[in-house]
Amino acid sequence: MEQVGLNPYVVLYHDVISPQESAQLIELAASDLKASGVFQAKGSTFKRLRTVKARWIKKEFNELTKRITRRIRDMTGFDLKEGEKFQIINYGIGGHYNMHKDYFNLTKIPYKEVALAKHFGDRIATVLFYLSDVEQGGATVFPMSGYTIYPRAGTALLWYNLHTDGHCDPSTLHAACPVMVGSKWVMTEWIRERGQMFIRPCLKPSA
Ligand SMILES: O=C(O)CCC(=O)C(=O)O
Ligand SMILES: [Fe+2]
Repeated sequence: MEQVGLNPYVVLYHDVISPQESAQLIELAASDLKASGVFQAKGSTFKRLRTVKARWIKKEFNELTKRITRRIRDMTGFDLKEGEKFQIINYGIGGHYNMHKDYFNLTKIPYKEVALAKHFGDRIATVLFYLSDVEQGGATVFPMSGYTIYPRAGTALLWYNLHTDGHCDPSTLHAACPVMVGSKWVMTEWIRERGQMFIRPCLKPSA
């Protein structure tokens, strides 16, 4: 495990997915990729905020996805029962994801849209697996803290989107830089708040 920084908390886990596992996940997704949007209050859009293709895959899909689910639990300590499906994402040349935060901020989204988060809470943490190297470009960047993470197949990036008191942490703002040469494959797991109350107890922010 390698610490990228503490503010926000971002760490790397090296060699957590084998080349065979990455290849299997890519193959699985490649068979059914769709242009993917971004959650916005009025639903998904296909604006140029995010120019990627993606496939959602249930954690129980097969032995491999079940094994990776167990591995995320071992790595992070989080309970994944109420988490989201995995999303496998492919960025081609120029593929990128504009600056954004992964949390919804439940105090801000309109009541009607709350269903998305009502049962499972907000996205407490994100795990991003790099399934491929990228020849040039494609870094994940956190501009407020100056972190730059270059994709390396087999590595996973973890960060907390919320403070321990449950408030959103705006310093988790991040983006995926455009791929210049090559192709980028990642798999994301957005971990929800529900089920984590004893794992990451609610604490007052440190003064
Ligand atoms: O691909 C990346 O480097 C970042 C992806 C991301 O931020 C997301 O899927 O929420
Ligand atoms: Fe993100």
